[in-house]
Amino acid sequence: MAATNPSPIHRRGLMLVLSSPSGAGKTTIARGLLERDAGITMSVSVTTRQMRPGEVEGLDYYFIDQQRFDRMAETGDLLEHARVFGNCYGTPRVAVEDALGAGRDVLFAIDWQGAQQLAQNARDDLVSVFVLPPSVSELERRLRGRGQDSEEVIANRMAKASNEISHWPEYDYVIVNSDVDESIAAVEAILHAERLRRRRQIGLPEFVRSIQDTL
Ligand SMILES: Nc1nc2c(ncn2[C@@H]2O[C@H](COP(=O)(O)OP(=O)(O)O)[C@@H](O)[C@H]2O)c(=O)[nH]1
Ligand SMILES: Nc1ncnc2c1ncn2[C@@H]1O[C@H](COP(=O)(O)OP(=O)(O)O)[C@@H](O)[C@H]1O
Repeated sequence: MAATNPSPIHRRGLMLVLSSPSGAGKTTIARGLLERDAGITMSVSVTTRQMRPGEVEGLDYYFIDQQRFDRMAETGDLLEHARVFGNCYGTPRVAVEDALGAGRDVLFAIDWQGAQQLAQNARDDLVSVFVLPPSVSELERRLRGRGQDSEEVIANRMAKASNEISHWPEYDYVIVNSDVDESIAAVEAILHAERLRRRRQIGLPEFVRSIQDTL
């Protein structure tokens, strides 16, 4: 069989952000997408919040103390950071830059403040998806069903849901997470389409010219 030429078109990596009120399902959708798509890497955030039962250091978060967090923020080691539900969260810069530099896409499950900061610095590389719950009662059921937070924590998250949801118009895409498989498929479709954006295809003008030159 004849060897095929390597594609002359390369792709610029993109940053795919998922935001939602707590419990709507962004972590579940992110995990599903990571299983199905080998080209995307999860950005693992640092946080000062306590580890939940079942969470894994370095997989769900890097759990760090306030002093270390403040130092990372001061020295520019965080691409964005914010205070959410009384704790600090941030995106380590190096891991994201390394992944993008290696031609990979990066997935973020962060809040609206983080999405705004990424948009300020790299709007062209950002694709943002807001995940809504199908109803308020289902949101509460999911928060409770996760079985990892106290009543006080759940009440606090429900109280903050309205504020998080108010940012939905700032996002490129909005999905209602009713059926989890459908939601994962929807985000997968967004990712596939966004990869084909003209500006992300490096070498496209040269490729088209080479075709035109031989016509
Ligand atoms: N800005 C920002 N928000 C984050 C980051 N990591 C997590 N968050 C947000 O912090 C909030 C609380 O996250 P978490 O404590 O894991 O609770 P969960 O969303 O209910 O699973 C969620 O809205 C996350 O999207 C981050 O690195 N930066
Ligand atoms: N479409 C869905 N239908 C039913 N349960 C869901 C769905 N999506 C997520 N869940 C469940 O809801 C809970 C909260 O989901 P999670 O992904 O942790 O939310 P978030 O990361 O937005 O806080 C988890 O127990 C998860 O299994």
